[in-house]
Amino acid sequence: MTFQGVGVNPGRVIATVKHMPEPLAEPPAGETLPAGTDPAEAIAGLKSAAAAVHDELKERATRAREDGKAVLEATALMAKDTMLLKAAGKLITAGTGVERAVWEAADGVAAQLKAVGGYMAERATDVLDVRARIVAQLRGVPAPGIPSSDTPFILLAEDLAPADTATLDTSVVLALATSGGGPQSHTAIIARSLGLPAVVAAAGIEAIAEGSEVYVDGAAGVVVDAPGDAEREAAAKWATSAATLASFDGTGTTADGHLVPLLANVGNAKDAEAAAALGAQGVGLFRTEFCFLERDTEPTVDEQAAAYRAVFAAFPGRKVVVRTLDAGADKPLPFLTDATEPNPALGVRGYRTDWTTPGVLERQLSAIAQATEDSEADVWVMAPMIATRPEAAHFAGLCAAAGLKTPGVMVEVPSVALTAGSVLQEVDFASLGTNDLTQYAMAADRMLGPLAGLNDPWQPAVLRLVQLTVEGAKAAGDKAVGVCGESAADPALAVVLTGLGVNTLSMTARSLAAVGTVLKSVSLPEAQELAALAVNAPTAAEGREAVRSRLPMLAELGL
Ligand SMILES: C=C(OP(=O)(O)O)C(=O)O
Ligand SMILES: [Mg+2]
Repeated sequence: MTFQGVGVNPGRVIATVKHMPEPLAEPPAGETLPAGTDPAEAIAGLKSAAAAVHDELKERATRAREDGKAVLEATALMAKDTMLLKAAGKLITAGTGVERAVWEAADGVAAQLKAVGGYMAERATDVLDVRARIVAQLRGVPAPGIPSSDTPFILLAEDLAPADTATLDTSVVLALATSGGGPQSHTAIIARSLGLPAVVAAAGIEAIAEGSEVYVDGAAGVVVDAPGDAEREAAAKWATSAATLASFDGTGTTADGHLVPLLANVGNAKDAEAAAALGAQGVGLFRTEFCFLERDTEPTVDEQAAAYRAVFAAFPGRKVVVRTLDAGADKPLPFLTDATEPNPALGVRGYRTDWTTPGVLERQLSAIAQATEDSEADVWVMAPMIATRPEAAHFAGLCAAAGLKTPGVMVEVPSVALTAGSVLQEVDFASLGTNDLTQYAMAADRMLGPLAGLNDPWQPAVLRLVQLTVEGAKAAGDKAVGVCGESAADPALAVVLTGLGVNTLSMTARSLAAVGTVLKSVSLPEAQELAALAVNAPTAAEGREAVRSRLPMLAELGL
């Protein structure tokens, strides 16, 4: 049986599946020990569940790779933590149910660790992880989080939480398929950055039996239960194309020598170093939120400058485009955004937070300027969610006041694409954020699986907005236009964007080789012809198919 979803990262893999266990429900507040239960016996039951969790983690640590080993050993120790078990024991003796007791005790321990701060504060997450494992053990259900396994498997889930994706080990998880989520969701973005073949919005996959063999095609967006010869052949071919991609030299160009620098999207210094190692010609989108996330106060200018400097250091002599803070909607920040807004995607987000919390943006620009001073990178700065010309002018003014030379705007709101000729007179460049541009042009929340068909950058309306931006940029004095949305990572769409006249393409570093290899297989006039086909197509699907069928390199690479 074939399940159709949306492919978000190419790759063809066959393996057995494991389902993501259901998240563990919190034991009800006020839960008491069942009448007639001996508290001492209940405590003994808790201790043996904790010991089983300890032994399992310890055993997994003996088989884990170096970095995972230490984490598992530390978590295993938590399961034996006397503070946790004593506190839970006290609650049980006072009549609280066993599951509830360990739940509340862990809350207390986690709060104490957080209060100590530093290394100890980081252990608070381990306590909560261990608590969930102990409760799962008591209930006789699988432990929450990514299933552990000695053998590689394909992970099926409804969707993944950011914490799950952070612990995803790509040496064991070979591919990912979700029944929910959209192509612009954070699960999709993370799958791409890990280089993991992935399909999202594949309705019905929850019915696939645990342990059965499936085929995942992350380009076509299909999951096939009980694969046959055709799927086996396709999976084998994919394995050989990886070698061709490995030989890509890093220079973005068409076959006739039209240069289109291939840049990387990064979120921190580690990403930047990895991108440089994969041959990125610079950074087209430096998402600065990492420095602000999981904090309830604003980082100081010096803290920010140090973090930015570390990213710039990976690209001496190269362009690095910094995006100022994009808080709100899918990236809430407690000290900047209002969580009670009825429509956060249409709310105070991105550049607009400067209206409600003035000062944060100016301090961030000072930090960027400070980091630029002692760096060799060519630093450009752009604001997210700009909608009008006066906003662009205001942002350019703030950049000038901070001593930053190259201000730009992201084109994420259709109004800017429609008036690009005017807006771009105020700044030096534009960068198309096609993830948001698509959600706003199509009025389709990028996080929603059922709207994935609308939320597709191949939509002719979105491509028309790209074309209008390029035309406006020319009229405003040949301003540079890049693309930094996920669309640039789709090799066929990257050809179309090049044909539309975009100057640079920025993507997750893992996609550089595929995009560069396919781009090199066409001349600029061919790319322009393909662009016309896509813009004038009656539907996104027909445009995609028409373009893909004229790019034989895609099939050759199994993309
Ligand atoms: C690059 C973009 O920004 P983000 O995905 O961070 O919203 C975009 O919207 O295309
Ligand atoms: Mg965006």
